[in-house]
Amino acid sequence: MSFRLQPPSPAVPNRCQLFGPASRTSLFEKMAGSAADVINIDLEDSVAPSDKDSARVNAIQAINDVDWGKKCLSVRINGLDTPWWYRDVIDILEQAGDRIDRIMIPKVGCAADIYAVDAVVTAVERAKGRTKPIRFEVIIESAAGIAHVEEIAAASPRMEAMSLGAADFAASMGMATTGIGGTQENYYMLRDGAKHWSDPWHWAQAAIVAACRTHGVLPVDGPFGDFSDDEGFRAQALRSATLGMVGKWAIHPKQIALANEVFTPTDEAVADARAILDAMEAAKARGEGATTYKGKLIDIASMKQAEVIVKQADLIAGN
Ligand SMILES: CC(=O)SCCNC(=O)CCNC(=O)[C@H](O)C(C)(C)COP(=O)(O)OP(=O)(O)OC[C@H]1O[C@@H](n2cnc3c(N)ncnc32)[C@H](O)[C@@H]1OP(=O)(O)O
Ligand SMILES: O=CC(=O)O
Ligand SMILES: [Mg+2]
Repeated sequence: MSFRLQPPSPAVPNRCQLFGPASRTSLFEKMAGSAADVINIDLEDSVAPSDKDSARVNAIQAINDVDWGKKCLSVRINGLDTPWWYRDVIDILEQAGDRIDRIMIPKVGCAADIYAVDAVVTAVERAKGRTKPIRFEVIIESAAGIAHVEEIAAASPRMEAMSLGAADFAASMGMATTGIGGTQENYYMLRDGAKHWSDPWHWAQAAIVAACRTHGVLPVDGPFGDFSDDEGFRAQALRSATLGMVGKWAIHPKQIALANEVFTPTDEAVADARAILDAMEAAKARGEGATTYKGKLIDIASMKQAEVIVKQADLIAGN
């Protein structure tokens, strides 16, 4: 047990992050009108190299002109191994107004990557007199990223969210798959001749959740490529939510409702959580630290578990 208290995660709804290429301007209004909590305008891998400059111009125009309502608005810049990223940061911060909330940094490999972007962002914010500090979200999607995940989560006070990017992660790790997230055909255990599929993303997700929770950052599950497979998406999202992640990307509008559903605690879960809190208050009044609820042990740790669910429900309800 540490004497240091775990910092709270940012109290912002983050159930679904909807992506769209900045080169496809016809999507912006649709993204703004969607039910996603977070919008990620992409300058990176969904934009062809020949379109990088025009996509950046489109993104700036969209930040300034589209009515994004109450959504969290984020732009995914290009990776630090490209010639485009510094211009992404500078042009966006010099030319886009305060409506932008976050910059998403892809393919981070170490804390110094965040430091480098932070230095540029801080300089432009000061030069331009920007009063709303940009927040950072990052993608863990490389061997180096997962190896250094904790120092990355701790790298800057701007850090707000961290996603697992299954596609680039698989490539960087040399995984034998072209699938983006979800069940992988060859990742199974065999017992009595029957296959039991396991989850190859689990360990990386758990490492991300631990790093994020240690440093008060929101852990998020990334893309699920097969947008025709609703049940596959739901199963992946349910596993992520069970592990402590707060949301998941949507790379197609079909996935938004699924993500919102999975990452919104059910009425039943909230009622149970509130009943546990009530039962524990009653136990405390009797001078007991432990009691039973529906025939099972509950104690002070159960209150903390219940509070996770109640807080998430209140956050989404806007309380
Ligand atoms: C590995 C990673 O890095 S993932 C993150 C980066 N990738 C992305 O950002 C990709 C985001 N997604 C897309 O670009 C597209 O959804 C694609 C290419 C996958 C499919 O596009 P389409 O073939 O146009 O999809 P589809 O025809 O099924 O679209 C149905 C409707 O949803 C709209 N739509 C499609 N994608 C999006 C989106 N991302 N946001 C909002 N609306 C969208 C279409 O415009 C269409 O609208 P309409 O009914 O008014 O005509
Ligand atoms: O950027 C996302 C990924 O899966 O790669
Ligand atoms: Mg990627």
